[in-house]
Amino acid sequence: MILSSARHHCTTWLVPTHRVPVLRITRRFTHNDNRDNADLDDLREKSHRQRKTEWKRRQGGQTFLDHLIINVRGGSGGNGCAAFHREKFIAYGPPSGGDGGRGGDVYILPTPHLTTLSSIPKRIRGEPGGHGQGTWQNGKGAAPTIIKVPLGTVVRELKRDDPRRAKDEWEAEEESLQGLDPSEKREKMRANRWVHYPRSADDNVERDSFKVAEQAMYKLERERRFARRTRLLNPIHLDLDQEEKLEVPVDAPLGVKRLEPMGHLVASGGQGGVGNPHFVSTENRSPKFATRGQEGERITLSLELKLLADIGLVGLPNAGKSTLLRALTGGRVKSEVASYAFTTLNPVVGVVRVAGDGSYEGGLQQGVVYGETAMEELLHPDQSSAAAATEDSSSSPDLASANPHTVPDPQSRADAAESHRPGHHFDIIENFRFTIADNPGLIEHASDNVGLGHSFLRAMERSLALVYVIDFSNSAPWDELVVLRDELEKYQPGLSAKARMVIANKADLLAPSNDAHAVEEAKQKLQFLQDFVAQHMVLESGRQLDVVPASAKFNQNLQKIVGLMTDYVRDARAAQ
Ligand SMILES: Nc1nc2c(ncn2[C@@H]2O[C@H](COP(=O)(O)OP(=O)(O)OP(=O)(O)O)[C@@H](O)[C@H]2O)c(=O)[nH]1
Ligand SMILES: [Mg+2]
Repeated sequence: MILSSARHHCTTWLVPTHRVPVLRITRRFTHNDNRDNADLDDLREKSHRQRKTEWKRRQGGQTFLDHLIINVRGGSGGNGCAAFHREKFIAYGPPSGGDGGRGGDVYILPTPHLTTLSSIPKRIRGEPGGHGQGTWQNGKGAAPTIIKVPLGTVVRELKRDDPRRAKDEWEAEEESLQGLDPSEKREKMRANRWVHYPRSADDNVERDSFKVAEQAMYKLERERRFARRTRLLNPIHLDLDQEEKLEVPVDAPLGVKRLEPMGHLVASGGQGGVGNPHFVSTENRSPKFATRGQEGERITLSLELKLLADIGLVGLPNAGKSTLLRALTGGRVKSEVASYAFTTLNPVVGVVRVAGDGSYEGGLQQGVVYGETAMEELLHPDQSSAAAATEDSSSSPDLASANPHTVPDPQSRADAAESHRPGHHFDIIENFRFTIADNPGLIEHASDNVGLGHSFLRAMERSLALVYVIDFSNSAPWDELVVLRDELEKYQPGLSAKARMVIANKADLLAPSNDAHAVEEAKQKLQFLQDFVAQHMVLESGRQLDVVPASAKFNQNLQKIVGLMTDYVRDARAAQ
């Protein structure tokens, strides 16, 4: 901090009070301390994450970086040049000032290599064109600037009445002229538009030919301004969910270069100024003035990233959405799992890979338990964060008895599990894949920015299907469904019509296989849930939601879920 002040030639080294480094006073633990070191680390990690969660909740979910406002300016054109040709034996050569180059245009291009908007600068300026020079040398046109944004970004130009919009080029000039008297204004505007041959400025402005040229320039400017205003009636609105490819035609001659796609033009660069030869007339054979380059267009764009996941998981905090995502993807996705609310702060997308026989990648390893991530990292620091504890499968509760939907494991799946050790290449047997998004928890009144708000649902708008995840071990899990449906509707009327399935998660907690009474109770609870869904959650189209009990943690009955999800995605893709 002090160094940076010094770099800015600050004579007194002042350190802003809010930047004074805070010394962390941590309690030292001795060997006598009865706490285990591992527990301690766990505690520290948890408290750090919980502080982060609290901070995020205080922001009302406003920090989720899927929305960005950027100011874009096209590059300004290069100035024209006022010069006269000089040559041996030609004392007074003709006007020879070159024109300025065109300012660089700014394009926006979707790319699959980006997943976040965070790398995009908030102010983007196109490159300026080169100035014209003597001996008829024109300035160089500037190269275009390409803003790369992730696939799935929606670009909107902010309207004129939007307070977040930056001033356009004319408004900026008007502001700079405020408070000046008319003659000062005229002079400043002239200085912004004209280049004069040395020591001839005063003489130029008196000449009729200059006055005519100035009138013509203001007329053109008014036309440009009118055209710009008319364009604002149709502000830019781009939905960039397709990658752009410029295919070279098959019959193109050899040596034709493969052109890179540029994307969509959002702000054009200014025209270059013109050199003094353009002002030659019968009255004035040696004009001593040229024009400056025009400024590039200035616009304010709002970028909004909609994640393109085929399936979106919607549930209250702690329902087990993140655990489910990890289980379905075989632990490849690093979505945080912990036992407190709002563990997941931003949507996380994972890919579910399905083989020809319906088995999925996460289901190949038997007896895997997807516990809490911080604990797993402590227990298996050498493994990746996707590490999952493997337990004896007989100790994990068996859902089959309580579950009418259980699909018996096909023999082929067991074979696949044997023939493909962890770390195998699923690619050999994969024949279908879809993406699934784990969302932060949604709670009642999320629409009033309670909890993490519901701005993250923007990412779900274009999912092919939504899936409710509820904690089946709660006393009245059906109430959760009503809350979730209402919040979806409050966010966007009609969004809940995308729901296809209810996953009654944590079913393992109610039906330990050795307790017949508990199994019977679980069956009744499941029946009640199914009846409730059939009566109260019917969609307008008359479609019923599927209800599937499962245990994400113990990887049980997920085969059925993957099968149904595959059907939804296949149907929806076919209907598109
Ligand atoms: N017994 C049991 N526990 C589960 C199951 N699924 C998740 N859990 C536990 O429930 C707690 C919450 O799980 P998460 O996956 O973080 O829940 P979440 O819905 O992502 O929660 P938020 O991110 O806070 O919205 C963790 O302690 C999990 O270990 C399950 O099927 N059975
Ligand atoms: Mg989560």
